[in-house]
Amino acid sequence: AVRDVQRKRSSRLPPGPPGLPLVGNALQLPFQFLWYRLDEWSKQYGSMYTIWLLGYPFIVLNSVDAASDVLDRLSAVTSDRPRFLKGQFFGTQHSVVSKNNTAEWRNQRKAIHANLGIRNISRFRDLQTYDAAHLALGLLEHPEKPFEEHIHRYAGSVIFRTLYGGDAFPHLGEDPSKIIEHLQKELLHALQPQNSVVDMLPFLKPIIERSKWLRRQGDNWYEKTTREATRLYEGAVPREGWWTIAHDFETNLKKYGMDKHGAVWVALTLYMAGQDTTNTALRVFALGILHNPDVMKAAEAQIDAVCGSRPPTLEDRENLPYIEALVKESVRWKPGVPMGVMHTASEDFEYRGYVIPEGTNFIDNIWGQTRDTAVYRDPEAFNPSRFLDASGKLLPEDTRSDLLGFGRGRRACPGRDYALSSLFIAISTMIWAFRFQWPVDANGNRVVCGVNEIEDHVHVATPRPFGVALKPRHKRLGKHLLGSMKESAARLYLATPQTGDYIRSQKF
Ligand code: HEM
Repeated sequence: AVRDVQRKRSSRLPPGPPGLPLVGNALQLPFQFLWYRLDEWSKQYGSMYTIWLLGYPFIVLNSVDAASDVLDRLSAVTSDRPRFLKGQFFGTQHSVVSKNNTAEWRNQRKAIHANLGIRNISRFRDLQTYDAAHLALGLLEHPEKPFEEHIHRYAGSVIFRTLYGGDAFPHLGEDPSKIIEHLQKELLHALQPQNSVVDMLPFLKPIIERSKWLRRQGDNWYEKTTREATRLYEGAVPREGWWTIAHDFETNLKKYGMDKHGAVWVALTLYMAGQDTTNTALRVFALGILHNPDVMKAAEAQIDAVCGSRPPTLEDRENLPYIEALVKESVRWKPGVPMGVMHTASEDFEYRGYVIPEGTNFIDNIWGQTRDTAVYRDPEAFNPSRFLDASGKLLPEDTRSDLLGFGRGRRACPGRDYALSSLFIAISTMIWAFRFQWPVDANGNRVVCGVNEIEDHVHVATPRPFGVALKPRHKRLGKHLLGSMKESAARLYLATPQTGDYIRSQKF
């Protein structure tokens, strides 16, 4: 306690809410929806303030300026990750998300970039277009299945096939992405601070390390997960001629400076990081247009003018700026990862007269930043036009604020451009295919989900499941969608002739 008081007194960190000796602010943090509390505190303590947890400082970055300065501009010294002890018992140090800014991490980022960088994602275009038409076909043919299940399958299928190959996830039956999602939820649940005694009371580490039964939970998870990830990786490489990411990693292990275990874990991490986030952004999109019919109509009008009676493709992207803006707004309005992923200082540095010591953690409060009125007028409104000029063209990208939902600096999401194209093609295809409406109950009343009905899924915040009534906007819609799937499959086939068997095995 004495050391704690001394540390705080001698600190030249930005001030923040007063806490108690030893525990600091720990008891003031809610178990859920922490991002709202952090945003509220910023009204009192400013856009950059410190909270203390058991003697450790966490700087909250709540405005676009502060986050951009600290995490983008000073990225060379703010790109490590915190070391959560319980996470290490679970083997999270094997994941690219948890590694510090080391040569190993940089190699893994290069390998990801070689596949998912903006110039390298074009090889997945036809796969994404195919899956988007497949999603719309599922929505048409299986209206009895909840909307959120359809988009969940799409988000899983598209990233799964990009990584490991295989057929599009079927509309019915068990959702194949549930296994990994289940493992991920188990991990996130175990690592919540309130479930992690060792992170709340780090002096327990030596006892816990020696206590086999306490470690067993982590070891079991790590073994189960590595087994499943290896099965997927090995299953992908020799079987499919399709140039999956797993195939690319395996072929280029040496070039990327990775070993097989590293590649297995990078692929798994891409799956875990990409599935639920894409799924959430699609839910946010649907919630946004259902509450804003004017936005839906503007989107329909642009798609109809450009595509007419054929489904959109990714080649249409530059002619559909309103849809591009709609995607950006879906990532901004209710950010799926509301507090980003924590960064940590790798050395001491000074900023705005404060002295920030090595080891300080930063909470990138994306939620607060997307409500920064210095940047976003009327931030609670779902308004894609904020990204357009008066003539409807996309404004030049403001790199500090346009896509801040994907994090910042050297750690910024490496799946960003791939995610944006998965979102673009799914959103444009659904808008082309259907008029979105609220369902009505037996009394003829609309069954509405409120804009603030968000659930806290530990790292991801998502609107609660809600019903959507979809009205087809084209005659013979199913035939058009099947046609689009056939075209994309044929293009995939031409682009990668060695994949003949795989493509021929696709069912239309
Ligand atoms: C709408 C979709 C997505 C959102 C909102 C999102 C958001 C984020 C955020 C906030 C971070 C933390 C960045 C930071 O530390 O500053 C992150 C990291 C990451 N994301 Fe995404 N992401 C999305 C989709 C994807 C996809 C599709 C992939 C892979 C295919 C992916 C892979 C990753 C990885 C590997 C990291 C860790 C990077 C590192 O620590 O070096 N994400 N993402």
